Amino acid sequence: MTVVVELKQVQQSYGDLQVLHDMNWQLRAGEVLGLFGHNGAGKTTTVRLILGLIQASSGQVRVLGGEASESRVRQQIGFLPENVMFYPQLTGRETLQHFARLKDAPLAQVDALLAQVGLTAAASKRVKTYSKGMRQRLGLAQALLGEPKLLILDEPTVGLDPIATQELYRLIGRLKDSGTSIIICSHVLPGVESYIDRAVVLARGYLEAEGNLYELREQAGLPVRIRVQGLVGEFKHPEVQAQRPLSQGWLELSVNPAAKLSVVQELLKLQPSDLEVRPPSLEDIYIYYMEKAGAVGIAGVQQ
Ligand SMILES: Nc1ncnc2c1ncn2[C@@H]1O[C@H](COP(=O)(O)OP(=O)(O)OP(=O)(O)O)[C@@H](O)[C@H]1O
Repeated sequence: MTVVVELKQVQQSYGDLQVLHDMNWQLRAGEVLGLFGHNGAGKTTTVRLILGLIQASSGQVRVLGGEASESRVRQQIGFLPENVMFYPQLTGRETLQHFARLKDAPLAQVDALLAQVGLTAAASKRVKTYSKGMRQRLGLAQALLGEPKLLILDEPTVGLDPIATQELYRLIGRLKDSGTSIIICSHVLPGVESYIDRAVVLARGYLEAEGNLYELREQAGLPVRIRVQGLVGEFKHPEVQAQRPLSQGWLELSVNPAAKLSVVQELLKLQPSDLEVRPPSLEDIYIYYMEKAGAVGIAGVQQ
């Protein structure tokens, strides 16, 4: 499988402060990778290295088969910054035409991109009249100018309502299907969970964990939560690590993942009126790794 981004033994310092240590990970072609970590973990620094805006203090950052700083490489990267800024007086179409000129991308792409992000009807309206969701979609269209092979999205859904968030992720899904490789930095973990193939978790400048959701769950060894309602009789099972009553007759059991099926089979014998199985979420996994790294309580990590 082709490697689109590769970090090899990357260290990064600002003056005396080392902010990235021994970074080794890859983004493969056609993948959507989530880059996660607490405030100050090193995500923006990593993105700046991949964009070729800064040079690694040591180690190698390879992007699309070249050095991140090569202009040939930079032309193939689309970037949506967290706070994308536009001229409020320009229309959506004029905005994209402006960025197309800056990027040396064909002006002919502008209307197709506006259609792709669902802004055709608003193309002639001034950006100052756009909602947050429309601005974000315009930002994505800007990032897609020049048909980039690699797309980097920094907090693409901040401030978006749940439907706008879903629309944005569906669009990202379509880009992935068309072969674009994507890195998403986000603190909004429940939203991004179903749209990423793999995650890279940073804490205090170190790579704390890397893998798909199944691998991360397995490595973390977190319990599965089984919720049952209306059990007839008391339930006991050696693989239940903890249990707590919830409202309306529900009971929540924390269970060793390997014993999940056997616990469910035993529960069914007590004729529950309802049952839910909840594997550890990306947020559970994230918190586990932050705790493991001793990063809980430092900026941005909730206790
Ligand atoms: N230009 C700079 N000069 C000095 N220190 C910097 C500079 N940029 C970032 N840092 C420091 O590097 C560390 C990593 O910062 P970075 O912005 O990469 O984190 P982040 O994970 O993107 O955080 P956030 O989620 O808050 O955006 C922090 O300690 C930060 O203070």
